[in-house]
Amino acid sequence: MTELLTDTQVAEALQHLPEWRQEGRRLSRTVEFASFPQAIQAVTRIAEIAESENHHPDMDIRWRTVVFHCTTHSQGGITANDTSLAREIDNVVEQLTS
Ligand SMILES: C[C@H](O)[C@H](O)[C@H]1CNC2=NC(N)=NC(=O)C2=N1
Repeated sequence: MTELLTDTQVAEALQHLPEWRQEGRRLSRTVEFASFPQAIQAVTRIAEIAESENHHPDMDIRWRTVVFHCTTHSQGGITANDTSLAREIDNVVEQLTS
């Protein structure tokens, strides 16, 4: 089972994830997409990745703004699975918005 990261490890990971912030027991990123369909496309792509890895972000959709939260529910906090998922979310966002 993946272990919880220490606060120091989370801080170190965040140096390589500049769009992300720590919100208590989760990593969070807010993205404003160009349109509602683009936001849904991102969510769909991320859902496919999450399914294949069996690790799922919480995704809060408000029109074209999506807030992504990564936490490991079974551990009650942030693990390496969350920093890895955050990186993959960044890749999807980058592909769709650049
Ligand atoms: C049985 C299955 O492995 C678990 O329910 C998985 C599914 N996706 C998950 N996603 C996240 N973010 N945390 C979990 O603990 C988790 N557990």
